[in-house]
Amino acid sequence: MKARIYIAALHYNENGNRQQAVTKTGILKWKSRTLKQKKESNVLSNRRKFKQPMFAIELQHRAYMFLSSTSRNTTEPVALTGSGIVFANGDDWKGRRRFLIQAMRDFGVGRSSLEEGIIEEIQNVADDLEKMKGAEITNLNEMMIKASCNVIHSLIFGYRYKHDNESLHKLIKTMDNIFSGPGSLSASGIFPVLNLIRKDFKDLKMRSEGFSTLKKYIEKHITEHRESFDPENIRDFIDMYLVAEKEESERTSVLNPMALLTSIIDLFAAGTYTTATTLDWSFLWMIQYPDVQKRCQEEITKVIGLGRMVRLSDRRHLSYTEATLMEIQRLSNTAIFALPHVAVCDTTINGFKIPKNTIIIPSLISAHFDETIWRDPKEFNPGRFLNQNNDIINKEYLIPFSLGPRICPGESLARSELFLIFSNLLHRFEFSKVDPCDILSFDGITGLTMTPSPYRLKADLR
Ligand code: HEM
Repeated sequence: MKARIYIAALHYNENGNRQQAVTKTGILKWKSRTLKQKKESNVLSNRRKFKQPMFAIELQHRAYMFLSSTSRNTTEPVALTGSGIVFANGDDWKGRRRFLIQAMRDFGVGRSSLEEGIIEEIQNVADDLEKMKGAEITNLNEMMIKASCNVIHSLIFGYRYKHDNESLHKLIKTMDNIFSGPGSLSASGIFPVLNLIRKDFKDLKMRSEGFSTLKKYIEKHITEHRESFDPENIRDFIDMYLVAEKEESERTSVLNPMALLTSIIDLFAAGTYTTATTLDWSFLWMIQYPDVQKRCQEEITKVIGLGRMVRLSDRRHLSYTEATLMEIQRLSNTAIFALPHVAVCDTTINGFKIPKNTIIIPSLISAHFDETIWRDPKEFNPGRFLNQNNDIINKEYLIPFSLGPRICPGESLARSELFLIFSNLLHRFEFSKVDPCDILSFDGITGLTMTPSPYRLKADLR
């Protein structure tokens, strides 16, 4: 097996000082390890299941010296660094990640309550679209952010907002102020000092204020949960955390009040914009390829009929629609890069020496566009994910959620949201360009996620 991974690497010395800027931007061919290679590396041999050494144990550590400028620009996030999940390491990370996965099982994926919640969001978005009565829509992204933010909100706090609720608007505005801006591979992401040279203090102030507003909002909910906590009625992520916190406190400090606060920030940051942006891309592709949209709609109508909504249990019968979503994720690359990893010991991968403390940012997009893996990789072709019987072929090189020990723990939740929202909206609406002559751009804008350039579309009831 081989896949091409481009890496951008920074190397820090033992004292944490940057030795060189980008030392390597190369193309590596990763091959599955031979038995001989496995024997040579004690560390790797413990992790047989990870096919790509890049994502194996040596690189499961998160590099938190190398935060995106988004986080570097305020003092608060730096203080919070390592206390949640995304930037934690070692036993703290393991314990909190395990807890999150358990909480998602209890309150999320596979639970009818989660599905009902997503269906409610679809209804909200559909109402918003219907109000437009086939007129030009330029804020689809905003509608999707409200929906995905509400899903995370209800998982964590146990309730959701109506889409026209002022508190939801404020929450999203606050998150926009914090998380929008250049991503980790922008010049100011690599050299945060540039922000100071540019004297972009207005931006810094906005982010700093955004963080304290978000912190207060979350703290208020945690306090309310502590006051109304009933061990017989566990309502959501926070309640589960309070139970675990009590059990854990005698043994370890993995789950503690600061970790709860930061984990919640992590979940909003990691789970809102990623899902919303992928949905935003989805409808851009659909108006560019009306024939694909029509085929999805025909499949959905054939399987579901007209009288009900698409459910998760319909997924296995909707292979063309599922394949279309896979192709959208391959080409859209909402997360172009995984988050920064760091080598915990000297290692050599396919001849490339990676010294201890080297920061590795795996490029997911390069795997998705590799012409040695995909035929005509730039072509939009959902059929590449279907076999002759029209069944889904799960291609291991489709890695929008990354790979290995740090793989996105929200994958199942995100995939459920993507499937339900995409298929139900296609079932109900016909999406099209406002003017058939509109030329759409597929050059994304890079930031925390890669978003589509602003576009307009129409949604008519089918
Ligand atoms: C389409 C939607 C999503 C995409 C494309 C996506 C993608 C990713 C990627 C590429 C990573 C980095 C993995 C690495 O460093 O190797 C990641 C990490 C993470 N994601 Fe997601 N994600 C999505 C949705 C979600 C959702 C809904 C949640 C919340 C429940 C979530 C929570 C997280 C967390 C907590 C991490 C850090 C994991 C760790 O450090 O162990 N993500 N995601």
